[in-house]
Amino acid sequence: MGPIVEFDSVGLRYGTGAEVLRDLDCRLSAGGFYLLMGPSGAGKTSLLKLLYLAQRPTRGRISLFGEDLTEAPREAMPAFRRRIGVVFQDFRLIPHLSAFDNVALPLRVAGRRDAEIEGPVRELLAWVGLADRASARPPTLSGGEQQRVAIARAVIGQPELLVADEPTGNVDADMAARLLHLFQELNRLGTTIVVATHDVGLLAAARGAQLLRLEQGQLVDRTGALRNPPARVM
Ligand SMILES: Nc1ncnc2c1ncn2[C@@H]1O[C@H](COP(=O)(O)OP(=O)(O)OP(=O)(O)O)[C@@H](O)[C@H]1O
Repeated sequence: MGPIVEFDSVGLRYGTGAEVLRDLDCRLSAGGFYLLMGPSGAGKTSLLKLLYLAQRPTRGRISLFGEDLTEAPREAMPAFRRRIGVVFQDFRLIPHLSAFDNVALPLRVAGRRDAEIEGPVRELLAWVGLADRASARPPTLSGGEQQRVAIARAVIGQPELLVADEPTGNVDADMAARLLHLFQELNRLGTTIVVATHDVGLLAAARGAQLLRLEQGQLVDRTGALRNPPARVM
């Protein structure tokens, strides 16, 4: 399959600061599973923000779904965003909505009827171990529970691209394995997945995933394992 994301000499700076991302050239294949790794501060969240369109690059060119974003008008952005599921590092759940309603939101926005929403939302909440917390509001949930609601909300609409920032940062190893399985199932159904993580357990378990390594704002290839598109994780 062709690329779903193309970065061409991409750079990003915040305000007048130094570039936090530099000379990014990479191509992510549609249907791929990518793990983005690198030390704290390397720029992983910033790279993900470019992918889910929360930031525009200050330099270079990004194409998404085969369309050059530098050419795309601002009005086109919401339509792009609807094709992307995002698990934010800080979850960003809607505090006054129940876990059920947070997860249901993308389906409601897509115009699905209540009868089509109930089953999938309950099933997904059960999968992430929250069947009995469906009516709880986010402020009453633990960090790990909120993270699982955020993941369920990001995957429920089967987006074309799923971008997840440290999605297993607040859960134990068993739950991390379960969440990885959920991402792999989604990937099997055709969603391209990009997960930023420090979790080496995830790296070991995500066989067939491809590794993107960021250091000090650049994609590096110290081991020679990274290619464009990057090599598979052994
Ligand atoms: N909104 C912002 N304004 C200014 N600088 C920022 C902003 N967001 C991030 N940075 C800077 O950009 C650099 C990369 O940060 P980023 O959050 O992308 O790294 P990261 O690899 O995701 O780190 P971590 O693993 O700790 O989450 C850091 O030096 C950070 O201070």
